[in-house]
Amino acid sequence: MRDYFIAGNWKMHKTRAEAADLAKDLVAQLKDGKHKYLVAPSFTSLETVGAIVKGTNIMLGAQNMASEEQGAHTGEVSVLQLKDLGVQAVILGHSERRHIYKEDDALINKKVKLALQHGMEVILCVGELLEERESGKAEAVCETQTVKGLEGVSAAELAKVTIAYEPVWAIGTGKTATPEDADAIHAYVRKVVAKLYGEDAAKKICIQYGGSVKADNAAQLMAKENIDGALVGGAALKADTFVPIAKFG
Ligand SMILES: O=C[C@H](O)COP(=O)(O)O
Repeated sequence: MRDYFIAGNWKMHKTRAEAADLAKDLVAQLKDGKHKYLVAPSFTSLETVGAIVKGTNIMLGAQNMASEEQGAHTGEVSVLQLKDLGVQAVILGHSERRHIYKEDDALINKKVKLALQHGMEVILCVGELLEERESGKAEAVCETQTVKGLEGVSAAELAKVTIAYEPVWAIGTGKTATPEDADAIHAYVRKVVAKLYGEDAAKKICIQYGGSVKADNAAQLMAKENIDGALVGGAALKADTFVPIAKFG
């Protein structure tokens, strides 16, 4: 079996006590899991969850970080602060950051490079809006977000990057891209990576799918040649719904 990477993005949910309960359940239920795992709680729960997942097969991830290392940036959280909490990876360019908080490719690229310089893994999210898909622009949008997001990232650093394809219209809506449609975009993104870094790097890069992944569609999605894992939102909020996805196969 391929090396699959399954990540749970808890978004703006859970108090520390709730996050701790879920983290404990996941540690217990995934200890014999065969894949690579990550949970990304809110900043406020990173320390609590970090203490629970430390030394287990579940990585600690953050959902975002500042584009600057430190300084007068009220309300932001820096890479140094995340590392201090034991954070190993960061989700960047999530569509909620792009569309609600208007983060553009240049800002996201700055964050990607900073995280990599500090040895963190990065999950770089790309994905098109519904109107972009309907007007035939899905590939072009994902290409631009991938190329611009990775600008200045070295081949060595790329080994620490996962790309998550998340069609915006499928996030939290219950609508999933068909495995075929998702695989086609994944294949396209892989081609883009090949153009930038060569075939070998493209073969190796992990491309997750995200957007209403559930226990009943996870296996079909990940059976596809180019889908190497999942970035799960809603279904990651309970062990009952996340564990079956995480243990697929
Ligand atoms: O980061 C996760 C994605 O936004 C997917 O969220 P969802 O599984 O609730 O659709």
